[in-house]
Amino acid sequence: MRQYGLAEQIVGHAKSAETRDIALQIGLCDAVYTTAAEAVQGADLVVLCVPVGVMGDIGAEIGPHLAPGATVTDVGSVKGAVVEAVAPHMPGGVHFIPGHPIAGTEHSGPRSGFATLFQNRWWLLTPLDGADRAAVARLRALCEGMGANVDEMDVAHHDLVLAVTSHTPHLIAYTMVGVAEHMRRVSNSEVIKYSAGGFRDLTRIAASDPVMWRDVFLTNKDAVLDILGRFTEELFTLQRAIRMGDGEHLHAYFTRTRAIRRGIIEAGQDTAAPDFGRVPQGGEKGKG
Ligand SMILES: NC(=O)c1ccc[n+]([C@@H]2O[C@H](COP(=O)([O-])OP(=O)(O)OC[C@H]3O[C@@H](n4cnc5c(N)ncnc54)[C@H](O)[C@@H]3O)[C@@H](O)[C@H]2O)c1
Ligand SMILES: O=C(O)C(=O)C[C@]1(C(=O)O)C=C[C@@H](O)C=C1
Repeated sequence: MRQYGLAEQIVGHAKSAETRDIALQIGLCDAVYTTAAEAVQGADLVVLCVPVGVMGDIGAEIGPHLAPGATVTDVGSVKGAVVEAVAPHMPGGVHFIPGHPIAGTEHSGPRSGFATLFQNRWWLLTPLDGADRAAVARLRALCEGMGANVDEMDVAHHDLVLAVTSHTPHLIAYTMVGVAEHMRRVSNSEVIKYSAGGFRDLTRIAASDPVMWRDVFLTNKDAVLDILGRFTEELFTLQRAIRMGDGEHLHAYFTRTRAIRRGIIEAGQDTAAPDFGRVPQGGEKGKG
């Protein structure tokens, strides 16, 4: 926001003193506060950026301190659970508009943000019934001001779509890296040492923050279990084709999946790659 001149003053709260100090040092915030309640006082816009499982606690803390007419949004990866936990704490006259930028890396902490993160990435807003359209338009303009493409979506639909495109793929990555870890004990580290590109990509995903992802799976349980069930069925058909030597099935399947990848690239949605190789700065793993 600072880079694009979108806010007059940016203040922050984080629960650890170390995170607050870093946020000040690197110029993310003009001021930091030890409580969320103090940080939100007089703010036009409040952005909740905590793990999904604690959004409700923060909502309860800030509710009584929000300025009339303020907009509250969040960046949580799951929307249904956030709405359920936060909306009851929002006073009348405050615009609560849940959101989710589909952009991120496996890194956490205040040093992991960078101003181009949202360029040409989707930012989904899930306004609730009766949302104030002028407030939604202001939030949309803010996201677009950081280079994002904004779409609006129903909360439940968001959670199903993200279960397919983000949550279940993360679970698969975690599982495959877990399998390799187990095999390592059998094969004297060779599995890790000789890991090829595909596995290396999975290890990047599987290095994502454990608290964030624990909360995603606990709060988007139904959609993830639905997609996981479908995944398992597909896996069994492929397993059977391999056992039966059914090359035709495998070839036809992989031809279809290749077309999906090409479709994503043609649609200009393969924009995350440039930052994947970026070297994290010191202290990046430190959590607030
Ligand atoms: N990392 C990504 O790729 C990504 C992308 C899109 C959305 N998100 C969502 O953004 C949110 C934040 O993720 P992040 O990657 O910025 O994580 P982060 O670890 O960088 O920041 C999380 C912050 O939450 C604070 N926090 C944790 N527990 C808390 C508690 N009990 N009370 C008060 N504060 C607490 C931490 O101190 C930290 O400052 C999550 O809801 C996540 O689902 C993440
Ligand atoms: O590239 C990554 O590191 C990510 O996993 C980012 C990613 C995603 O799955 O696309 C992860 C979770 C968020 O909710 C949004 C973005």
